[in-house]
Amino acid sequence: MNILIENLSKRFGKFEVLDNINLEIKTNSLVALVGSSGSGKSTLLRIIAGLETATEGKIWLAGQNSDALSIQQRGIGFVFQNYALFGHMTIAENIAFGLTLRNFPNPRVETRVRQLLHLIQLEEFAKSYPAQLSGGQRQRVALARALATEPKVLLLDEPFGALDTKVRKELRIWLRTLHERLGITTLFVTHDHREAAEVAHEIIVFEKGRVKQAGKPKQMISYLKKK
Ligand SMILES: Nc1ncnc2c1ncn2[C@@H]1O[C@H](COP(=O)(O)OP(=O)(O)OP(=O)(O)O)[C@@H](O)[C@H]1O
Repeated sequence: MNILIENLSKRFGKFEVLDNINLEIKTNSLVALVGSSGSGKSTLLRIIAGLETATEGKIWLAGQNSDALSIQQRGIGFVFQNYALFGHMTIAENIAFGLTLRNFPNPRVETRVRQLLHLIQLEEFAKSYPAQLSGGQRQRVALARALATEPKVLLLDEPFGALDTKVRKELRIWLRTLHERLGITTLFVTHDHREAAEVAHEIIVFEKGRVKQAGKPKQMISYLKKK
């Protein structure tokens, strides 16, 4: 799904968090949002997901004005840095959560959960609980849970932020491979320039609520090195 962001601004009181953002996120692309803390990256993701409303401007999702779409109708999967899994539910139940909520028939839920467990290579953990998994494994489950309802867009807000360097590196390769397989339009926020350059097709740099730079990783390397 293609995302078009048009003259988008967001103010909290007098504070301008996003200032006239214009962006196009192409279908099937994998785009990284980087920028200092407080530059508005998470707010933009939350507005796209429908968790927050813009003060001005529009977002078009596959050509449809997002104002007319509920959170469910947007077809968006979301993963946060600390998107805690439900501790009292097994891994399979966590993945099934969105499907059960939408009253999907049981056999369909079971098939989908099996496919997703295979995709994240955690089949043997179906009946385990989140506390029995490592941080990296838990984030893979969070991603599977976001993918369960077959979203057309994935929004990842610092998905690997809480993990150590080695696990982060493994997961970023995994994310890139997963994206090549599934081709879902993906926007992910990261503080880590190297991570952005390694994973994304395009990098967008935010500064004080504005788009400071945007381009392919190769074009951005010298700019990011100066940061
Ligand atoms: N609900 C809110 N009410 C008031 N101010 C808010 C609200 N949400 C965010 N802000 C402010 O908006 C600014 C941008 O926040 P945002 O989380 O979008 O930045 P960010 O670039 O994602 O930062 P980080 O990388 O630290 O997560 C911050 O100064 C934050 O305090």
